[in-house]
Amino acid sequence: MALSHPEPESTNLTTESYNLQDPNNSSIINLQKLPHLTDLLPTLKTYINPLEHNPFFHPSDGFYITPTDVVLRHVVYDISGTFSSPSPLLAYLRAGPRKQIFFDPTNTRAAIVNCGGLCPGLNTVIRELVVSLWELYGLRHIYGIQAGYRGFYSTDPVALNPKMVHGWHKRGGTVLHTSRGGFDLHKIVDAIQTNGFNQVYIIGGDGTMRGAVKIFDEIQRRKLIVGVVGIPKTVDNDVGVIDRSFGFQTAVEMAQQAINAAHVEAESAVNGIGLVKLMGRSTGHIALYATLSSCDVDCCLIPEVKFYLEGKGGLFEFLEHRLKENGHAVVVVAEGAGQDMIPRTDAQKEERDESGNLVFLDVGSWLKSELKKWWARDHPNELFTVKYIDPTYMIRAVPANATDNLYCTLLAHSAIHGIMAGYTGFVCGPINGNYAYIPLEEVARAKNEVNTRDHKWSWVRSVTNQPDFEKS
Ligand SMILES: Nc1ncnc2c1ncn2[C@@H]1O[C@H](COP(=O)(O)OP(=O)(O)O)[C@@H](O)[C@H]1O
Ligand SMILES: O=P(O)(O)OC[C@H]1O[C@](O)(COP(=O)(O)O)[C@@H](O)[C@@H]1O
Ligand SMILES: [Mg+2]
Repeated sequence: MALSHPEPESTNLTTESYNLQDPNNSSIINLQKLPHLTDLLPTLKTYINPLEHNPFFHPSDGFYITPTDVVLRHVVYDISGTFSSPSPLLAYLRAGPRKQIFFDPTNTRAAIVNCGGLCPGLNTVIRELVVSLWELYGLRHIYGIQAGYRGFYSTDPVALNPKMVHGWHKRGGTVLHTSRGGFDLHKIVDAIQTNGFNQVYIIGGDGTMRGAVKIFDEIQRRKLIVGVVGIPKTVDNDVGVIDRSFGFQTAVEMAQQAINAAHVEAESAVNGIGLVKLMGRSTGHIALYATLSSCDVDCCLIPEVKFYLEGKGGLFEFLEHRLKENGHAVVVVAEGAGQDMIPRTDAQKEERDESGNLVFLDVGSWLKSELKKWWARDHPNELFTVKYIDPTYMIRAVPANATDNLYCTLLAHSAIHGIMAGYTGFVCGPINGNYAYIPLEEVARAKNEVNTRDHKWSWVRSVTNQPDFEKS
């Protein structure tokens, strides 16, 4: 199916409608439009993409991405017409190099910042941004902003070049340092102006993206010709729209070591329970995927599913059966699960980190103590052991695995190509396996929670056979 000429502007200002030339000519695609630097300056000078003359690239037909190359948001449809499919079809611009660019590399100054919690792959993204800006587009003014948003106004930017970032992709953490809080909009945009940055690469999670929207809006308000791109990072995988965030797969892999150890400890005890707490502030993706890939987990507790301890259908009843049946059990709990059940003082109820995120109490320690109390009360004369493993920082303070490293590299390339092409206020990321450009605001609003009505959650329950915790 080829795309026909655009229809008149849709009433929704952020999308542009296209008719698909199918036999009925009835399907409509709504393309999510992106802000572009020419919105502010229609006469902005253009340049031929330097890849055109790069000896390693031989741009052939289809090499450059055009404004009508799109990625569809959804790929699964019921074509019987029995159930309503999303209509019109939502599409995003496909990521990749454009023939025309809007930056003169000699006058371009790029800033790279990362914010929020650590995540495997941060250094890979930074390294690849530096190397590719330098090698592919010929930039010579590339700067790292240290320790998150506050670094824009509290420390000097660090000049980066390919030699300096050599080997960073093999290192966990972030060489640029990161932090939470310190978001001072005016100071940040003042610093962008003072340093003459005209490209800003912002790597971070949901909080960072909300900040990036404000930075982008302020840049627009000041009519600055500055491209802003968000590169989604979070080990929790809670960023919406995109398939997954980088570092997530590495974290799931690392979690296996903790689950295996918990399993061995539990199996080797009489009535042994191995309890593992995994990251996941408000979403249980790591716990879910780690459970599915392990096959040794008896119960997976996530923030999206409320659970309870006592009575029919509760956790204790389930574990009692499991211990009788197998002599041991493994429980995986996401850090954000069960928070409403943990007793806390008024001060603890209000406690937030520097970014405004609620500070959680340790659900693992609490659960361990509740399990022990329960067993001592109901089975005072029987042996019982709970071994609690908290691998929290171990699963994210590691270098990215090969899959995540490749993913980070492609993200960096996508971000650079998009910004060079004049797009701004966008995020790059894979949608159904294809890299796309998504409006920053949409990503900042969207949240990727575990869909407990999806097959994946049913699969977890069928693997663990755990209760659904629906009180009858
Ligand atoms: N609503 C917001 N507006 C502006 N800045 C924000 C907002 N939420 C978070 N931030 C800033 O974004 C940065 C990272 O946020 P945080 O929640 O710690 O991590 P993450 O981006 O990984 O979710 C911090 O500097 C924080 O101050
Ligand atoms: O690094 P901190 O401040 O201890 O915070 C821990 C939190 O960071 C995370 O690892 C990642 O969260 P962000 O992606 O929002 O930074 C969460 O899983 C966890 O709750
Ligand atoms: Mg976050």
